[in-house]
Amino acid sequence: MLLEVSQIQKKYSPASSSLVLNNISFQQNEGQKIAVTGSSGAGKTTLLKIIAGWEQPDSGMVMFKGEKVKGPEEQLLPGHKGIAYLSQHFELWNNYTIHEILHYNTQLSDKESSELFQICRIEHLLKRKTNQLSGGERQRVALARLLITKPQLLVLDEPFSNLDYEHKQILKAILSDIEQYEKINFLLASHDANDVLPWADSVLVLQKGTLIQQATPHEVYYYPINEYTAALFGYYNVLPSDIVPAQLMPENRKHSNSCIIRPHQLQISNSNIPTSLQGRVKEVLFYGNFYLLVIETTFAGTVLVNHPNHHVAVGSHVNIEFCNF
Ligand SMILES: Nc1ncnc2c1ncn2[C@@H]1O[C@H](COP(=O)(O)OP(=O)(O)OP(=O)(O)O)[C@@H](O)[C@H]1O
Repeated sequence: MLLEVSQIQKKYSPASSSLVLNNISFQQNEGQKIAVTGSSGAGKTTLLKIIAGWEQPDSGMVMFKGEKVKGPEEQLLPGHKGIAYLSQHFELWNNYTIHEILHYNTQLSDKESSELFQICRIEHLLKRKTNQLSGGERQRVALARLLITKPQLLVLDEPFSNLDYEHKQILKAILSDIEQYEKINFLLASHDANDVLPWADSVLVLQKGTLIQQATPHEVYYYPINEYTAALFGYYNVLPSDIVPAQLMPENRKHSNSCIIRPHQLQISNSNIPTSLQGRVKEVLFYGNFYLLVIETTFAGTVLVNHPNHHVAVGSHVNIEFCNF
């Protein structure tokens, strides 16, 4: 077992009645990529900081490779040598060159360093000073700075949140290279479905400090535990269970009255034969590779349906059917 998080509780203000983290427990196996997601203020950063030893939990324990991760109140220098934490608000020393920053206290040989700098796409930046870098470059240097300590677990807090598309793709390629060459384990917090779903082996969903679902990306996307989780991963509909085909119902919620269905699981019927779901098209919204139809239905309120083209007129009456899966 790489990481074992047991019954973590945290509140920042002793007077406050609400917990920032409420009894969080989960485990991470060697090689498993875990993403922590949740809306703003759900407790992602606090959880990551506690795991990395940068924040003190009120109770509970973090074990890393069988050893307790001590909080800042239990040791002089915060952090754990096997765990590297890249904060959203990382800092780089001012007035030093990148070369100086990355060679201070390094545990790497020259060959290893040069490989790492290549992986992090920063070889061309070594002579510059920290104030001569873009945001994306600063982040890659901060990442390399963590990796020279040879951590076994890299904890990344919203690493993509301030990057444009191009720099996001660069960082994703870097993380994939690091995973292959350095054999590092990852724990990542993000509120963006596009960062979480294609990347993670397991997704932890936090809602107001409580871990409400831990499952594969496929499960959290298609079988979210509640509407909050559904909304984290994109548009959704809540439909009465009696009109939803059995194969689309989550196994453990067969008796529930409603079911979450994604817009691409529905389509407009080509035939005039009435289906169990009918309505009037209210809006046709362009999303690049598809159109989103907003349809006012008779029985299920507003229903969203993906459509490949705009050949559906606003105001027209349509029959909605479930796609074949
Ligand atoms: N140092 C602190 N002192 C007091 N309250 C704090 C502190 N840090 C965080 N909080 C509060 O704890 C809660 C959880 O914050 P946290 O930063 O862990 O959430 P988050 O899910 O990472 O949010 P975001 O996605 O916006 O970064 C929030 O209500 C926040 O206001």
